[in-house]
Amino acid sequence: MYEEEAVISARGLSKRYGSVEAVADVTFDAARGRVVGFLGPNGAGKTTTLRMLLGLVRPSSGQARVLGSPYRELHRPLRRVGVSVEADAFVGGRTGRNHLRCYAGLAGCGRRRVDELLELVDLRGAADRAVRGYSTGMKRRLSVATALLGDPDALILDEPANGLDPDGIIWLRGLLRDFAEQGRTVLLSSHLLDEMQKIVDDVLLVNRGRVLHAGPLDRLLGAEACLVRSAAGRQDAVRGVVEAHGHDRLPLADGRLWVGAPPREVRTALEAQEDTAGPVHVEPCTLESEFMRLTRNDREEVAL
Ligand SMILES: Nc1ncnc2c1ncn2[C@@H]1O[C@H](COP(=O)(O)OP(=O)(O)OP(=O)(O)O)[C@@H](O)[C@H]1O
Repeated sequence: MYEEEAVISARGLSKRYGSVEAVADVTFDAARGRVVGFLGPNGAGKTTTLRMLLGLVRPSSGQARVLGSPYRELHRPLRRVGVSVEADAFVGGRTGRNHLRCYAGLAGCGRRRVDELLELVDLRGAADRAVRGYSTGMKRRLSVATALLGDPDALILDEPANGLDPDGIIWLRGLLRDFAEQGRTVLLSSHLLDEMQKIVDDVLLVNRGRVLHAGPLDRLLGAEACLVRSAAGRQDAVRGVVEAHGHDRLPLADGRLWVGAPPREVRTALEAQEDTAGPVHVEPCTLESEFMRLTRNDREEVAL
């Protein structure tokens, strides 16, 4: 991430609720033209951080800036930053179209823009129904449409993919990629790691309020490491071979072994010991495996 191009940034951002350190010293930049995935286990501090970025929660210390200013100081904020943080919070009796028209007034745009967005998020057919009758996925689409109303330079979205069906997820991926390719910026939180691996350029990974990784996805996945899947009952033997080669290692919850060495090297070592280790499948690391490894490492003192 490039500080000089930062569109959304935090410096030493912290929030304490009594004895709970919800967010602790979070520093990152989301640059122009990037999709940044904000990831972390439940209770890691993502929503609190997003709320501080939007001026909805006062930080205990540190600073949050959007397009160079605190969010609350932005002139016509809906035209600068599109926001979806409480995607289910609608006035239930209002229709989708009327909901967008209300926000269009605030964003300073007209009815034509509302129609354009209803089309874009595929809600034209349901536009005149009350939002209380919308499915979860339809509410997400309406929330994304609301965020896009002012044609903003940046989007801040809290779990926008939740409740979307597979077609909806593919649609969201295309929409966010196009948005970033126009030189704009997206910061989105999600627990859908496979999907995030397809969408994001950068990863901000937090656990217990602290940053574990802030930077390109490529850098997170490009480390000299791999995953080893072995036959049932052979895990200890595989671990023994890896240990004998002096590589860092960590068992993941799904039975695979993370190994801190290049795949080819690990495959050669294990194939040479096939009598003991059995057949193995050596795979590249994924966002999910790095998430499991880094958050587990952070949670427990695991001896590598
Ligand atoms: N208003 C509050 N009062 C007290 N504690 C809070 C408050 N808001 C958040 N917390 C605590 O701060 C921590 C971080 O919560 P937060 O909602 O930011 O996590 P999250 O990463 O968004 O989690 P999830 O993935 O479950 O949505 C949690 O321990 C939570 O209980």
